[in-house]
Amino acid sequence: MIEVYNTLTKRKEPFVPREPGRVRMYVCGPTTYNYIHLGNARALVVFDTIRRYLEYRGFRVFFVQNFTDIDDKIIKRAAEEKMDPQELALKYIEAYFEDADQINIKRADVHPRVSDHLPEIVELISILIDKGFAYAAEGDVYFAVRKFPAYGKLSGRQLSELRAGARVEPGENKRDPLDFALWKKAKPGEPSWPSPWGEGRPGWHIECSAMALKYLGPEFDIHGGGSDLIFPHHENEIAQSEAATGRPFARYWLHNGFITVKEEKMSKSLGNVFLLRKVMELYPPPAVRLFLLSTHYRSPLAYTPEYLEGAAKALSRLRSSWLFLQEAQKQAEESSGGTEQLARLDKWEQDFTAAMDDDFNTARALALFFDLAHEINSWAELRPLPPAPVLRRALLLWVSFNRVLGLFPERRGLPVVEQERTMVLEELVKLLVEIRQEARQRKDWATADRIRESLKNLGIVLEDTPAGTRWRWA
Ligand SMILES: Nc1ncnc2c1ncn2[C@@H]1O[C@H](COP(=O)(O)OP(=O)(O)OP(=O)(O)O)[C@@H](O)[C@H]1O
Ligand SMILES: [Zn+2]
Repeated sequence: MIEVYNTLTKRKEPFVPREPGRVRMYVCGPTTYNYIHLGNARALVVFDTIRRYLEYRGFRVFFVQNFTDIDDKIIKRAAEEKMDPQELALKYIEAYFEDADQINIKRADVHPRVSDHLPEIVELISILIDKGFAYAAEGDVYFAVRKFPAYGKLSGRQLSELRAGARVEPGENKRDPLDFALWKKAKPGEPSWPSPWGEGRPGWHIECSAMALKYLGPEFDIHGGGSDLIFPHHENEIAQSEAATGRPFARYWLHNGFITVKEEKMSKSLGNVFLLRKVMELYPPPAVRLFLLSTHYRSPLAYTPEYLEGAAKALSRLRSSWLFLQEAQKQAEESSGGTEQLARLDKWEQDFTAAMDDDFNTARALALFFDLAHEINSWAELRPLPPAPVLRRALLLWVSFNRVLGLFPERRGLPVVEQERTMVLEELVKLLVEIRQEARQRKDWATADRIRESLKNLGIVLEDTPAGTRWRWA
């Protein structure tokens, strides 16, 4: 039985999805005005791993993760860069997929974008107005927090406490300082969309409610995000969605802890961010993933280059165990026996499952994966090798542990463990340089030039020197 810590009830609970065998989940995706940083990557890797584990446990998971491509931060950044906001958002959506693919994040079943869901958002706001939970005021629309008595149930905040800290900013037309915007009247020069309340754009919270309701229905299983989203974002999502549908929104609310730098949250506003793509230039993606899963997802995790160095080295233990298993398969005898070893491997799987069942304890699961690799590596010295059934069972375990934790990507159901991708790339360039060299010796200038031109288009420059041809990135 899987147990999850639910922010809504503030305790660990048995995980029981609404529909047996199926899980529907929504995770708040990035606001696309920059490349993702290591903090954003933690949220991605954590929920990707949770999804993978649910699949491993036999659930059919329907996973929705949005892109917030309409937002104040995007508009501001686009103005700074003299770009169209939608173009800027598109650029970072593409960059998101490049980064996420590198770190082996599975694609969501749907990646809805706010800009494609204006009709749904406008409709949801209209429902809230009709039901008396929201009001229009001079082109803005606000949610009337007082009308939703359960407000504060997720974050555990009291209205009185919130009221003390709230104020109405100049230009806002709220009736109560606690109210929050569902629709914001257009400002000159900013992108806007038509609505019954005039030109404007949606607030961030209503965007997620509309997309979650559209793809997952009024009640679904898991809603996730970083713990900075508990208040106000998720509190507001609950208020909007439950006010509109009259039904309980998500059952389980899961929140990951922060990546920290010098004990502060890694965040763009603090200027202490390390971009995921930069970190992946220094360390192989499986090492970055290993780092992000090394601590329980709810605890803070400090970014230290030393840890990543260590993770990159530790991977060699996993690699060698995989390479050994593959080789050993070919030589193994189809003998029977190994009952004791098989029983030990069964126990390994049970321990792994118990660790992940316990609120997705990836730290323990990783330790078990490394122990397994250690055990397998010790077989390399054994003669005779363990019997074939034991090797097969070990290989299957290796594949499923890796599939859950997502360290090494898979091709045709098997992990790609050979070499670093950058090494493969370098070897390929070297090969092309050699072929070009041979072509030149044959005076086949057409082939030689074609290789040079093609590489140049890929950003790789060849330099012919007396000592041979060298290559470098342009
Ligand atoms: N330092 C962090 N550690 C863990 N998760 C984080 C961190 N920073 C952001 N997240 C999570 O990343 C996801 C994407 O969020 P979003 O794109 O809104 O980031 P952001 O809030 O703009 O980042 P920043 O805080 O740097 O401005 C959210 O689930 C958010 O909670
Ligand atoms: Zn959201």
